[in-house]
Amino acid sequence: MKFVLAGAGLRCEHLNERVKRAILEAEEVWVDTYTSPFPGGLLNCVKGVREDALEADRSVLEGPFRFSKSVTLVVPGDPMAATAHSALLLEARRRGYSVQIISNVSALQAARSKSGLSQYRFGKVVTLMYPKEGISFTESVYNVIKDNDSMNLHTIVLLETGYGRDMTVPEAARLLCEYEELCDRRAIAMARLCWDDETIKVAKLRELAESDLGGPPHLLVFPSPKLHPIEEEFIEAVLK
Ligand SMILES: C[S@@+](CC[C@H](N)C(=O)[O-])C[C@H]1O[C@@H](n2cnc3c(N)ncnc32)[C@H](O)[C@@H]1O
Repeated sequence: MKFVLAGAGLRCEHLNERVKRAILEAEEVWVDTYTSPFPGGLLNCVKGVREDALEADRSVLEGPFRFSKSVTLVVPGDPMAATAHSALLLEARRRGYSVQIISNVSALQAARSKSGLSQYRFGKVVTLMYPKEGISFTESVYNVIKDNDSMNLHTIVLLETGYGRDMTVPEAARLLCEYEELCDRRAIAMARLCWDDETIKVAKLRELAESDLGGPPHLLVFPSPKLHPIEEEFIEAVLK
């Protein structure tokens, strides 16, 4: 039996021939509608290839293993860019499945690419979560940015998504502005990368807190403290 994790990329047109074949050949097809938003909905996109595709929400992705047939699980972006999928793949392997990963473009890769920053100089990635029960998660993001800064590496900050509660850049900027030093810092705001209405804006975090970048998904890139002249020129000439 086969367990295929297939990356859908960031829009329906990214569904390549290999992914389509894996969708058509599986006994059962599941579609991850939880880990990242997709233009027009990933379920609709996959149903265009196979009508009986099933929705995999959080309970399917993170709950007890419920597959018993040859399965293709279609995931937004690249299937290994979110930890839930590696855990599923390992569990399938333990249960005797032969496993396959079909790579595709991820939001992380699109962000690295479209920032114009050197792809060799990105540090640890972090996700900003909404405060929960009065606990703020800004400190862990601040610490990752500072750690990356100390090695002169760029930082990607992903924003919490799921349950129709998708954090936007202005919301994130307001939370992170708790740190004056971050508030005065330049960041690259990226909204709906690779969608038809992709929006990229470079500004100080304080200005991004008041900006309107449209609907989610959004993320932020903090360029490292010292940029190469080509990186600086790209930001000024292309992104601004
Ligand atoms: C877990 S990550 C993405 C994982 C996905 N498997 C991938 O490879 O793209 C989800 C986060 O990425 C960001 N994101 C996803 N798609 C995006 C897009 N098209 N434009 C900007 N940010 C995006 C959002 O911050 C979202 O909360």
